[in-house]
Amino acid sequence: MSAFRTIWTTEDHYVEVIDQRKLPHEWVVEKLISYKDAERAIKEMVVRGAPLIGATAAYGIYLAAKEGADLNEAFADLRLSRPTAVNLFWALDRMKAKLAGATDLVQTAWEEAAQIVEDDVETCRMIGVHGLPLIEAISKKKRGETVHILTHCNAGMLGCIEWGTITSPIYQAVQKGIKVHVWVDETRPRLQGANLTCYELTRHDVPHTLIVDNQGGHLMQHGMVDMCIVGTDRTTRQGDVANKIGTYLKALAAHDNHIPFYVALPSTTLDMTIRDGLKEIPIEQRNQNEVRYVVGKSKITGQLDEVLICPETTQASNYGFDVTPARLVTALITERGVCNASEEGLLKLFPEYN
Ligand SMILES: CSC[C@H]1O[C@H](OP(=O)(O)O)[C@H](O)[C@@H]1O
Repeated sequence: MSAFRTIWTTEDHYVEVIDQRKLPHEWVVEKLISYKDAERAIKEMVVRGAPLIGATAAYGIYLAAKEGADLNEAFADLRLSRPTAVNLFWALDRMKAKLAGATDLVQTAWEEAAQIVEDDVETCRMIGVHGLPLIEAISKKKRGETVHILTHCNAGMLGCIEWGTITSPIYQAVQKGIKVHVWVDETRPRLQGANLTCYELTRHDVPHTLIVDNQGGHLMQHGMVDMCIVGTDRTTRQGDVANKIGTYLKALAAHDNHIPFYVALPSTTLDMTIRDGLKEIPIEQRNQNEVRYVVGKSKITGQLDEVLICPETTQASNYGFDVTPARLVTALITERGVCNASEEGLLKLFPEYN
């Protein structure tokens, strides 16, 4: 589907990723040689997005095996790289299970990490297959007029491997000739919407408009949004959804304006061990300077730069995620189909969690 992937292996059997901190202005590839490189890439958001974090951690375990590092230490360090996206822990648990009893740790880790990547590609493609009818239905209702979709942060291919989660139904709608337009929340403070979603929608020729995070409610009040689709970093057994900070506010506005609010959810982002997302999902707090400074391309030098947007002495709070309660979620779009944001809805599609 896409001209590029977000993580790949090299001829000398190492791993390369795109430094997403530099997009959309610079295409910088970072080579991961050691598991500490993978850990740092996750921590510093060289790579980000729940599924890609999981894939990077999986290859981090491969790199640990390749370099002869202490695997227990590597698992422990990678588990601490970021707390909210459950894919990280899912991927590490999958690698640990696969390596248990393996004779050739390096080869086994290499193959399992590669399989995690391929599985995500197919999972995201299927999210598109199941999400497409939702867009189609609105298009038909609008007699072919443009379907306006609002999204928050980046849950596109750059948060995954190819298709992306929220972008998969959008890309498949465009491929089918359905007219769509995407309102892209810039998504302060790291601007994943402005930097990443706009970048990939541009590359895929998807009409879109960048908006400040606070504009979404106004657009919804004035009938300019037909549906919202967002990603998730962790969804609980009862359908509570952790996603980038600000998602909850969009869900409130959508609910108030009777606009469908969908969550694109790969099952690798399910945490069926917890119910109450507000009480049980760990919310990452990141460095306050991500709020105090903005990174962008200087009009003067044309180089990437960061500028202070508040007084030197002003402190900032920087919660990375919030939790949208299931009651505000219209439905979950998964690789096995669309279901209600509830335990009953999830168990219909994923009975193995009974
Ligand atoms: C399919 S990506 C899911 C999720 O990850 C993003 O967070 P971050 O950029 O901090 O890793 C965002 O919450 C996306 O919706």
